[in-house]
Amino acid sequence: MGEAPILVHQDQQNGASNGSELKDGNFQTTTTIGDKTYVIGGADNETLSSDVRVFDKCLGEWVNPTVLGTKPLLCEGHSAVFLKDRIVVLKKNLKPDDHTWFLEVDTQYVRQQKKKLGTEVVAWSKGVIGNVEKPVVISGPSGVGKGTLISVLMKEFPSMFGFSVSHTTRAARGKEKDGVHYHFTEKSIMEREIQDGKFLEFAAVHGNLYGTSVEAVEMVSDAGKRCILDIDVQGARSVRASYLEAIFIFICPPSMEELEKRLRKRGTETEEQVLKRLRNAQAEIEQGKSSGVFDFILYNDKLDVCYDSLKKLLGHDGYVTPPPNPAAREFNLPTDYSVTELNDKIIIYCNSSELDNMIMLDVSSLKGGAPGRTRGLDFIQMEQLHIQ
Ligand SMILES: Nc1nc2c(ncn2[C@@H]2O[C@H](COP(=O)(O)OP(=O)(O)O)[C@@H](O)[C@H]2O)c(=O)[nH]1
Ligand SMILES: Nc1ncnc2c1ncn2[C@@H]1O[C@H](COP(=O)(O)OP(=O)(O)O)[C@@H](O)[C@H]1O
Repeated sequence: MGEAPILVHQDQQNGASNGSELKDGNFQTTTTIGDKTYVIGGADNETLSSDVRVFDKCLGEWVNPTVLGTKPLLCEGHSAVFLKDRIVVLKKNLKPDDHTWFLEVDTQYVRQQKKKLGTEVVAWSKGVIGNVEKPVVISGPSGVGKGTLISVLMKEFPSMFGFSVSHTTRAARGKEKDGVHYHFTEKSIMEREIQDGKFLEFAAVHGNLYGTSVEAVEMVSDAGKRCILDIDVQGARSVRASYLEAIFIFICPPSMEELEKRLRKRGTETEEQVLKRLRNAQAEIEQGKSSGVFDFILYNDKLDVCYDSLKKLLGHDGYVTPPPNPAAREFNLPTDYSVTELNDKIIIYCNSSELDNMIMLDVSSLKGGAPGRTRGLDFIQMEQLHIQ
């Protein structure tokens, strides 16, 4: 305890103005930001782990922070560069979709979590090249037709849209499959995962717990699809307040009588559950119309009319653009390189003779972030820059 991290000195030896390099035989980097030094990886294991230790100069001691978010898998070494509120970690990894990671140290999310948990907090997110279309949040009272509209949309555009599979503590209905319609889970397990920061949002609805895991949304986006979330009004409000930029649509029934008719005709709930859902519906509709959370309100009277309006909103009423090619979101890094930061750009110098060039990583348009993915990365081969 109390010993200053040795690699600060080694950075200076490397001549790195910002960031730190892998030293032979030492699989950790250090980055000093103000009074804190972040040590990523560990000297005792021969690979990059997601281990992070912080040396607090003011306290004069090492702190083990709470580490949140999507953690990187092990790799053989990495470089680290500090941007204004996060550290970019470039793994020495030949996998084209797995080399860029972000360790957030002072972003809004990290500051919120520090306040909530009362500890030092850092949060990982995986860097992804390019962007995906904004996710779509669909809310509305039980029985209004959300599930029906979503399944028609996914059937018509299977390669464009993907469903965010929520977690719930309610029992599965007859035809519902675990992992497809919901992740059916136990309350104690879900509560622990919520504590661990694995959920983007959660809410108690009709007496059960429901929630969207960060992973549920990111898996759809990683597949290059636009994510659809079917969540209640409280959940929509939480997503609105989160880092996730989405489109919010509220579905209204033509009347309460029609809503009751649909709910009863569906026949999936007991009488008691139907009455509870109808009691909650009135408040949900009022909130949906007045909360300022929703960008659009659609009335689901005639299903085909409502579906056409939904498609129009999502820009799919005419020609359908093909989904982005997943290969366009991947980029190979050389095996041997060094890095430095310059005005929102990270310059990657290739050391190997067969790749005598530089790569520029543009981080000026980052979107999202911990605890999921940081999107909007752009890698540019410097040879291309000369031509332009
Ligand atoms: N906040 C939140 N609400 C959810 C989630 N998943 C489902 N819901 C909402 O929970 C409510 C009940 O869903 P469900 O039990 O499937 O019944 P249904 O709406 O009658 O089909 C609906 O309003 C859903 O939109 C979630 O992950 N988070
Ligand atoms: N526009 C509509 N007109 C008549 N019935 C509808 C319409 N939309 C949906 N339904 C029916 O209403 C019931 C409830 O729809 P569902 O999609 O399960 O609602 P939610 O997911 O909002 O709870 C289902 O039996 C469905 O077939």
